Parts: sequence; C-alpha cells; structure tokens
Amino acid sequence: MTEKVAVLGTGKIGEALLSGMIRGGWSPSDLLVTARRPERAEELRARYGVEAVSNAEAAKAAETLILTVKPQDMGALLDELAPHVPADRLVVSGAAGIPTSFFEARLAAGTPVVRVMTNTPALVDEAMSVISAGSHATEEHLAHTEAIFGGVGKTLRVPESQQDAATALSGSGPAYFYFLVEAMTDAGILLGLPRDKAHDLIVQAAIGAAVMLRDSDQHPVTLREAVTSPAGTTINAIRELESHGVRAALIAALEAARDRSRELASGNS
Ligand SMILES: NC(=O)C1=CN([C@@H]2O[C@H](COP(=O)(O)OP(=O)(O)OC[C@H]3O[C@@H](n4cnc5c(N)ncnc54)[C@H](OP(=O)(O)O)[C@@H]3O)[C@@H](O)[C@H]2O)C=CC1
Ligand SMILES: O=C(O)[C@@H]1CCC=N1
Repeated sequence: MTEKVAVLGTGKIGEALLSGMIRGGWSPSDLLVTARRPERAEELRARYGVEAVSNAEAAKAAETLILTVKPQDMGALLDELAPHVPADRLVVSGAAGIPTSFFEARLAAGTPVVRVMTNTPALVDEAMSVISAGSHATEEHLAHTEAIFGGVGKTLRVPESQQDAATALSGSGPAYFYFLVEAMTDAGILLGLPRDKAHDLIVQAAIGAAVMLRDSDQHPVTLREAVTSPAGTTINAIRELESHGVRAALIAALEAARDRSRELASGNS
C-alpha cells in the first residue's frame, strides 16, 4: 500500500512543503490537503493536482498528518481532528511554540508526535527544518519526518527544549536577512544609487556572503576581517554598527522571538 501524507491547514508553510514534495517526486495522488476556505481548496487542487478533503477525511485516509495551521488555530483543529485520528497515525506539527505534549494530551494515548520548525526557503529547497520527537515518536517516525522535510532543504534534530531557540534563529531567521537587505537598500538610496541597482548590489553581496559562509569552512570573523582593510572603508561602517548597538539589538531581537515562541505554547495566546 502506498503511504499517504496529508497537509492540514495548507497556507504559506503548508504549500511550501507540498510544492517541495511534488518537486521531489511525490505523486499528487499520494498527497491530501485541507483548507478552511473552499476557494483555497480549489486553488490548491488546480495548482498541484492534489485532492482537498476535510480534516476528518484526511485523518482517516493518510498515515502521516502534517499540521501547518497557526499556533492560535491548533487547539480548534485538534478538537475537530482528535475523534478521527487512529493512534497509529504519525502527527507532525509545523507550528511555532506548541509543545508535543499539547498534541499528546488531545490525541489518542500513544499517538506519535513530531515537532518541526521549518522556514520559507522551503520554496527554493533551501529550508532548515529542525526536528524533535514527542514521547511516543520512534527513530522510524523521526527518519520518516526527515525524509519528508529533507526534500525541501536540510534537517537537524534537536531536543525539544531547544525548539523555541531554533524558532527564533531559523524559523524567523529569513525575515532578519530580508529586513537587513531592505535597510541596506535604503542606505544605497541615501548614497545616490537608483533603487533597483542598490537592491541588486545588496542581494548579490548577500548571496556571495551566504555561499562563502556555507562553503569556505572559514569562521565569519575571518571572512569579515578579509573585507576590512586597514584605514579602509569597511572599518568605518563596522564602527557605526558597533556604536549603534547592532550586535546587542540582534541578541535582544532573537531573545524576544524565543520568548514569544514560549508564550505561544498554550496555542491560544
Ligand atoms: N511563515 C513562516 O515563515 C513560518 C511559519 N511556521 C508555522 O507554520 C504555521 C503556519 O504558518 P503560515 O503558513 O505562515 O500561516 P498561514 O495563515 O499562511 O497558513 C495557515 C493556514 O491554515 C488554515 N487553517 C486554519 N485553521 C484551519 C482548519 N481548522 N482547517 C483547515 N485549515 C485551517 C488557514 O486558513 P485561512 O487561509 O482561512 O486563514 C491558513 O490557510 C504556523 O503554526 C507557524 O508558526 C513555521 C515556520 C516558518
Ligand atoms: O512569525 C512566526 O510566528 C512564524 C514562526 C517562525 C516564522 N514565522
């Protein structure tokens, strides 16, 4: 029997995963989606050739259920779903903040739950998906989850106690880089460059720096030192970043994201 996977609450992250699975060779006939609005269900059907069903039907038909609704919608989804989920289903949560114990308390005793924090670069197969086992998830469940999310990028196992930190760094991480690109493009405008050229220069600098960070095996400090010439331009910029407290701001920002992830733990805040 072919295994079916259902994505429940197919919004931005659910669709990113779904599209990646299809790019990676999953047959649309082995995938199910659910949506709250009929027009969204129709859009997913038309775009990917997948069947859109109710949450209850997905729970009955699919061996693996990937829940990608907002943390605040998870309680209501589980209330609707719980009576229909046999205990042998693998339930994968993609939501920020919510611990595996939240699912285990609402599903049949012994249901395996895996928590995953992925990110939007799943759309270009460059996600990082951080994976933790709930109390009934086995090595097989983790490996299966890695196989699904490995199709849209890298995966990393962490103890669940590190998931809120991983969410701050990796789940939200792409937003910080988009924010930096936006701010640096504004700087280019101030310096007299046309917006499109400023954008292209900063994006290419970001791509070049990202590839060197990934492929050069060199520490970020070494890479930065190589750009920073004595009495040159870069050190003047670095002095401004330090005197404006950018390092401290980033540490505080990620701490705030981690704290918000913790607050979302109850699923209704
Ligand atoms: N966006 C990101 O970068 C990341 C998000 N996440 C996590 O992924 C999850 C989804 O986030 P995101 O994709 O941004 O949010 P979206 O709002 O885009 O997606 C959630 C989807 O779930 C649908 N939905 C809500 N309740 C139900 C229900 N009962 N039955 C069926 N569908 C339902 C919503 O419908 P409707 O369209 O009607 O609102 C929406 O389409 C969150 O838990 C978030 O923490 C994790 C990593 C990164
Ligand atoms: O902002 C959020 O809550 C979600 C989770 C991680 C990225 N986006």
